[in-house]
Amino acid sequence: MSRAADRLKVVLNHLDRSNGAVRASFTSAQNVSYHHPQVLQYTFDTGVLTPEQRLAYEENGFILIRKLVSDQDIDRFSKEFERICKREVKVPGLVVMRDVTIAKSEYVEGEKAVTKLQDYQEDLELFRYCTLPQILKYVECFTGPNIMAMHTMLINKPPDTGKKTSRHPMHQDLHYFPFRPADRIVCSWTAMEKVHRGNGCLVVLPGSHHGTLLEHDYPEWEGGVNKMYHGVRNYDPNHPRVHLEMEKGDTVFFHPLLIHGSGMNQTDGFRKAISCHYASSDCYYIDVKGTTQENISNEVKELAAKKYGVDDTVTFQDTWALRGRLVQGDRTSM
Ligand SMILES: CCCC(=O)SCCNC(=O)CCNC(=O)[C@H](O)C(C)(C)COP(=O)(O)OP(=O)(O)OC[C@H]1O[C@@H](n2cnc3c(N)ncnc32)[C@H](O)[C@@H]1OP(=O)(O)O
Ligand SMILES: Nc1ncnc2c1ncn2[C@@H]1O[C@H](COP(=O)(O)OP(=O)(O)OP(=O)(O)O)[C@@H](O)[C@H]1O
Ligand SMILES: O=C(O)CCC(=O)C(=O)O
Ligand SMILES: [Fe+2]
Ligand SMILES: [Mg+2]
Repeated sequence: MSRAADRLKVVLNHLDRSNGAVRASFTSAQNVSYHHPQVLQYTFDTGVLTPEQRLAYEENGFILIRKLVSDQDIDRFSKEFERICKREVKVPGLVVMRDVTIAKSEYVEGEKAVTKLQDYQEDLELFRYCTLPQILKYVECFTGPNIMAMHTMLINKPPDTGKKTSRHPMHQDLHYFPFRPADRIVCSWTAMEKVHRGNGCLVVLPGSHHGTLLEHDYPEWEGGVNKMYHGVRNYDPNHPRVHLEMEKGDTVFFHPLLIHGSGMNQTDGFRKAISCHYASSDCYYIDVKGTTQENISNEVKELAAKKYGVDDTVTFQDTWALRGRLVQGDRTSM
């Protein structure tokens, strides 16, 4: 067990669990023999997470809540996804992505080819996911009370075509985000059906959120890589990996520095998940020029230029401010 984990255990022993007065007991913990005043840096006490859950997130960088979203809601999201694929609805700003090998193939048409929807914030039905009270209740533990939905995705991992392009390389989501602080950002990812090793569940490196943002680039995969699927350049292959097997409605909340990816889909079904990245509206934008994030920001700007014909007066930050939506509290800064 790491020293940080040991320190946390000490604090846990001092928490008054009978009345849940977590903050008050910090003071007493510090009075005893504490050197590091900011013991729980990743979570807030809102009465939602138990002390054990808070410690788990601090230590691991993720927390899995079983059955958080109802079957009825998920079925509604699936239906809406189908309508979008069949082009029965047109959603402004929506990015429809196809698997790189399928996109190059002449044979596959329509819904089967869609691997991911991105930026569904203008679709009222899908965006309901980002406003579900039971999700926001947890999100608030990480972001605080002012909450923006910054990035929305519905992932429809296709059966692998044999080129392994259905994999998502190991990465940190913060690579894509020009805002900080990282600790006030969280991803909520909900399984829309049973996800397991066979259909490419999430794979996480627990505790990796304690590190810094690493250099990302396209992995050197023979079969090709999807557009913008950057991976961590050098991650420790010996770091323990956890496969997050989940049932329909199970939801994982994870830190934007947590290294994660997903394996190949070896089944013949499409593996569906819906997700939203939230940030505190008190976050601020940063300039990524000269940082490891410059490569992705250039790709995004190039795409925006092609797609919307915008020039470089539109910054990487602007593309985020335009997509972000307030879902709770006040829009203070973002
Ligand atoms: C925390 C966040 C983590 C992440 O978001 S990681 C994933 C980030 N992914 C994205 O941001 C999605 C980016 N994708 C897109 O913007 C679009 O899907 C993309 C790639 C521009 C294609 O869109 P469209 O132009 O509408 O599609 P199209 O069918 O007309 O294809 C145009 C050219 O692009 C190619 N293409 C399509 N899907 C691709 C893919 N998945 N990977 C690589 N290349 C792809 C396609 O073959 C075509 O190429 P060509 O012009 O024929 O040479
Ligand atoms: N060469 C690689 N570079 C970067 N990431 C990789 C590489 N190979 C696999 N990954 C990533 O590692 C994670 C696990 O991939 P993998 O396909 O091995 O999953 P798995 O099938 O669940 O594991 P296993 O093969 O051990 O059963 C995925 O995120 C995958 O994209
Ligand atoms: O659903 C998955 O396979 C993971 C997607 C992911 O991590 C991402 O798009 O950032
Ligand atoms: Fe991710
Ligand atoms: Mg493997």
